[in-house]
Amino acid sequence: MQLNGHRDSVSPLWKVRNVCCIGAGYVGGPTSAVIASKNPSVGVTVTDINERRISAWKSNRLPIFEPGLLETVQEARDGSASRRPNLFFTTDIEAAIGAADLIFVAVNTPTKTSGRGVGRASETGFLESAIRTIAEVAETDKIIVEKSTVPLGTAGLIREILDAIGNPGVHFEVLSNPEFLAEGTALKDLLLPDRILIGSLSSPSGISACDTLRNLYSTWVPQSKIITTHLLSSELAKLAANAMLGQRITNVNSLSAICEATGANIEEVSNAVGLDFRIGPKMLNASVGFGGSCFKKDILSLAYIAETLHLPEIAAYWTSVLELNEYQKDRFAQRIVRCLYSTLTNKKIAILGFAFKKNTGDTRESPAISICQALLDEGAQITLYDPKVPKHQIWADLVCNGGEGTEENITICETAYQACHDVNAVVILTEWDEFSNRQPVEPARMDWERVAKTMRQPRYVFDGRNITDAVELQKLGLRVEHIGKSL
Ligand SMILES: NC(=O)c1ccc[n+]([C@@H]2O[C@H](COP(=O)([O-])OP(=O)(O)OC[C@H]3O[C@@H](n4cnc5c(N)ncnc54)[C@H](O)[C@@H]3O)[C@@H](O)[C@H]2O)c1
Ligand SMILES: O=c1ccn([C@@H]2O[C@H](COP(=O)(O)OP(=O)(O)O[C@H]3O[C@H](CO)[C@@H](O)[C@H](O)[C@H]3O)[C@@H](O)[C@H]2O)c(=O)[nH]1
Repeated sequence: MQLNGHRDSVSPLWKVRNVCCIGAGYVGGPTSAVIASKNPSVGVTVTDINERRISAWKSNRLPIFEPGLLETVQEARDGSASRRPNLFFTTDIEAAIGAADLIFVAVNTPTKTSGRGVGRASETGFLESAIRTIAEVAETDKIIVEKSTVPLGTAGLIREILDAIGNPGVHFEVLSNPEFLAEGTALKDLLLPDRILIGSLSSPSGISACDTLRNLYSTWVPQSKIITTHLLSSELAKLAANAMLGQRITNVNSLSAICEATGANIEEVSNAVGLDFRIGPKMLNASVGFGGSCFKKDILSLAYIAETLHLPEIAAYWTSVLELNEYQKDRFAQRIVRCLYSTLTNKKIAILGFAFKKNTGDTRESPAISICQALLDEGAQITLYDPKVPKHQIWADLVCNGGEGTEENITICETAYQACHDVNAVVILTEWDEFSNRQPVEPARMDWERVAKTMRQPRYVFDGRNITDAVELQKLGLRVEHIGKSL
């Protein structure tokens, strides 16, 4: 099989009039919106078992925050004088499947919470349930596209399920087409992808299905960026990309500890290292540790796969990346306690940022969760502000799920100023532009002088994202601790 470029189809291409996407989450929603916006003659129906999510997608208060998403959804969903609406949202999964020629499956694949591989393997139950529904409902031929991130070999299992319970008169083709978008930049990543990866069987009908999907992307992605591989390579490449990105951040974070112990500066080190063309400058920012729904889950999954293949050394190698990430979060929390004279009892601490990164309201695996828990555990009073995370989510993460938080020790604030009022320390946990004093753009910038005036001694700023200029903050009488720098 050719690894890149166009392979000649030996079977005719499928006619795609209707596309369905099962799963209306962070991947299914934005991906479907972009496909619909770039293919006005194709109907795209997004479906989900979660009624609240679907009704939010139909409104102008979308269920997720992503810069530029509302405009893209509105363009395709609501139509205009020059285009008919072609993006639809529904909970009628069976009807959406029945009408579709091509079906993306973008359901969640979280880490298993019980059974074999608990805490490590990815849960494919939601995916299997979606596939079973397709098998039961489909009366016409379908291309099924695995969009979710899955364990190696899942496409083969999907084919087995379809063979076992699907209508024998219906032909199914299964493709792997992993998604590489990052939250906060999802629209940009979808519109200008580094690559589109399509894995297929090398049979004539597999190649024909692959080319059919390629055509859907070709309306806006250059051919040179659409690469085709074997199904297994595609599934593994997705896990590998996330594992290597997480490992890269961990490399830098491990060096940040050496910097703090010696006086070297992690920004200078990252910059010098990243200028090597072979290494490159991206994903080299030291931080409180990586978060998000993907890196940890996918590295756990990769390590578990290695273990099941009797490769314990490989499993241990990837697991160590996660251990170091936990260490980085704990190291930061302990540094706060140490600087505040080894006790947080009766101390007030402002937390700026709760999302796992800027430009998203998502808190899945956010480092802020475990760092806040560690501070609460030491007796701190926390005042917390994030511009996009809903209050109920913070509550769920810190209080409801067996955490240390209570209504007495956590206050969720409407502004950064409210959160920072009368506190001993400010802790930056998400790199929102408004917390930076380096931002040249006025409206986004927080007035740190105003904050400094209302703080209590010892007036510490713990910047877990290195977004502040320490010299400027020190001029305001603040003591500053950055990641990977000893000032
Ligand atoms: N979040 C990201 O940035 C990102 C990026 C690339 C890949 N991925 C992968 O994409 C997949 C989806 O991730 P997400 O963040 O969009 O998840 P999500 O939890 O936001 O959305 C998944 C949706 O699928 C729905 N669902 C589950 N089972 C269903 C079923 N049987 N029928 C209909 N709907 C069903 C859920 O109700 C949910 O709304 C995961 O495998 C993830 O690893 C995520
Ligand atoms: O230099 C960096 C870059 C990121 N991070 C942190 O790493 C985490 C993940 O960030 P990022 O990768 O930007 O966001 P995700 O939305 O988790 O996207 C990752 O996970 C997705 C889900 O699989 C993939 O599709 C994307 O390609 C991959 O980047 C966040 O906590 C960031 O703050 C750092 O600490 N330092």
